[in-house]
Amino acid sequence: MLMPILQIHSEDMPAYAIVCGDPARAEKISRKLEQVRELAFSREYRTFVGQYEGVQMAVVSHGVGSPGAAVCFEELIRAGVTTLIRVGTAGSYTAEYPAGSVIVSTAAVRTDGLTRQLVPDGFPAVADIGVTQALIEAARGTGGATVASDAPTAGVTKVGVGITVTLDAFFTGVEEIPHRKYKQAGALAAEMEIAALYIISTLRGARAGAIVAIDGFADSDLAAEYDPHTDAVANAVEHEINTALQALATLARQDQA
Ligand SMILES: O=P(O)(O)O[C@H]1O[C@H](CO)[C@@H](O)[C@H]1O
Ligand SMILES: O=c1cc[nH]c(=O)[nH]1
Repeated sequence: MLMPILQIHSEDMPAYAIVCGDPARAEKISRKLEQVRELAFSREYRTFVGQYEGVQMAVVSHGVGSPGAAVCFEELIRAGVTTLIRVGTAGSYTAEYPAGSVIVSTAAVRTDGLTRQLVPDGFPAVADIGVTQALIEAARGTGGATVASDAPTAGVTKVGVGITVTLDAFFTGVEEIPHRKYKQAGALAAEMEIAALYIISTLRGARAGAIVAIDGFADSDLAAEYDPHTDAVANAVEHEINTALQALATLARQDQA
């Protein structure tokens, strides 16, 4: 069956998928796969399939923002994907995790508009516990610091685990973006799609997790300070890609056992 927006056929889709915002990041991840094929590049959605450690998986870009990403998650699940890991970037809420760190998201605050049109307000956006465990173990085993309080070292990615916030707005308007209260409540970072991924996966019976590379501080003036193109961020993105690939391969092996 052809998925009308992603322009992929369900017959070509494996059960495991990595999703990310940037089509260029999807291409970068695909270069780590064997027997890789590009299936489609439709709108912002670029889809590759290939093998990692013998496990057939897809890598798909979902663009920026929850409504567009939701279309991607829905069509992937309809096409037969049952396990999804988002490999994203996010702004940090804490000096403990500066640019160059990675954070595994256990749950997402729903400050987006999309999920309000899918489920009632109090319904939680939570990661799958098995996917999260696989991500944490892979993140700490592939070069990451082993405890969250470790001081960052050049070339070593610091690994945090906790709640992330999903926003719709990236640049500030005249309204205050609610960073302060979520930061005060203990959220670690802000990005733009994880709540949609968790809610849609829960609704459709798929399992999902997410890891983000920190590219600065979310509550700084992003119009002036946002720079996701530093060596520290590139190092963290490389780390989270390897982490997600490893986690999916582990999950696939567990599923087969
Ligand atoms: O790097 P990606 O995966 O796109 O994630 C983050 O970066 C984008 C904002 O620049 C948003 O999509 C946000 O969630
Ligand atoms: O949504 C995002 C993504 C990266 N960095 C941020 O500060 N916010």
